[in-house]
Amino acid sequence: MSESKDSEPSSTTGIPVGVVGAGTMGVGVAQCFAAAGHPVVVVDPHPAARADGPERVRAWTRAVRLLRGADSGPVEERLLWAAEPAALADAHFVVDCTPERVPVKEEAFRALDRICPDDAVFASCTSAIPIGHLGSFTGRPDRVVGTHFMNPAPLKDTVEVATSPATSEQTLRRTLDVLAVLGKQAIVVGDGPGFVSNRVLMLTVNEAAAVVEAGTADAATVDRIFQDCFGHATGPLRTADLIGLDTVLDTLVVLGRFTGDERFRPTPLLSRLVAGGNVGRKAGRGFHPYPSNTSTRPSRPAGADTRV
Ligand SMILES: NC(=O)c1ccc[n+]([C@@H]2O[C@H](COP(=O)([O-])OP(=O)(O)OC[C@H]3O[C@@H](n4cnc5c(N)ncnc54)[C@H](O)[C@@H]3O)[C@@H](O)[C@H]2O)c1
Repeated sequence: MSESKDSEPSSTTGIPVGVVGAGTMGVGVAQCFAAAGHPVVVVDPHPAARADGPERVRAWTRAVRLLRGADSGPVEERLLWAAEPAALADAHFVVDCTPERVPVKEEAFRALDRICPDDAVFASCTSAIPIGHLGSFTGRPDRVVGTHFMNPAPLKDTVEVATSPATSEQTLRRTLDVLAVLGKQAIVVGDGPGFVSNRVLMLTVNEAAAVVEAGTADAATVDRIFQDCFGHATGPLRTADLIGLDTVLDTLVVLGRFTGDERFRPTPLLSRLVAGGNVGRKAGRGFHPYPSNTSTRPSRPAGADTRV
């Protein structure tokens, strides 16, 4: 890792934070920062995402209070919702939660580099895009780091932190300090497509879908094997439904692109489910049905389907 010589803010507590993308992860990550006392600007160009955002943050705050007994004060008052990245001009720590599409993230990082203060750190929630690749679209690759929050971010205490060879020690230190303020512990890994978690998990999900497609077992049985035999909490296909099958599909495409490995070619069943709008829990149906968990908000606006 290279060492940056610029001066650093003396404290990470309460620094203005930006979150780019108000989807499944962005809302959860924004709630984590606001609950820890940070003023947060959340940027999403899509009006539906901004309209739903405050209620989804409230729901997470209620869930955290109920499950953990934590009272985080006026969480919603610390959040500002914006359509344009220009609103991030004062953000000193920004978390990218845009879709897992390479061109979308490249453009987002270019914009952040133009807009944010020189000392700002750019952290990406990307599931699979190498951090070095994202850093190369900025003039500050030493200040770009991976913060792969887990879903749902307000209830998951561990973050996979990925550093590229260009990420400075100071950036890593600041990132670990910020995560500590959120009450998150970090597991630090090197760079590479999918890092550790998704390089392994996505192959498992893809193979689990192939097993269903082949008729060897249905989705419930596949998950039960993982739950009852291996002690997994939910199994690979319920995990995929929680992530969002659109995001799983995008992540497989990214992994295929950056590894060149045919094993990441999405199973046709997965592609069919996404094409049919059955993208998992957020749509009320994926590999499994979620009748009481339906959402009318599409996971992603129509027309945003620019695959890598
Ligand atoms: N879903 C998961 O379980 C999970 C877990 C860990 C990491 N991730 C990663 O987090 C990132 C976000 O995933 P998600 O599941 O929240 O996706 P999502 O599709 O639910 O949300 C993406 C949001 O980004 C917005 N968006 C689109 N283009 C944008 C732009 N140019 N600028 C700002 N916002 C824009 C969309 O309107 C949408 O609200 C991805 O990189 C994904 O791989 C997802």
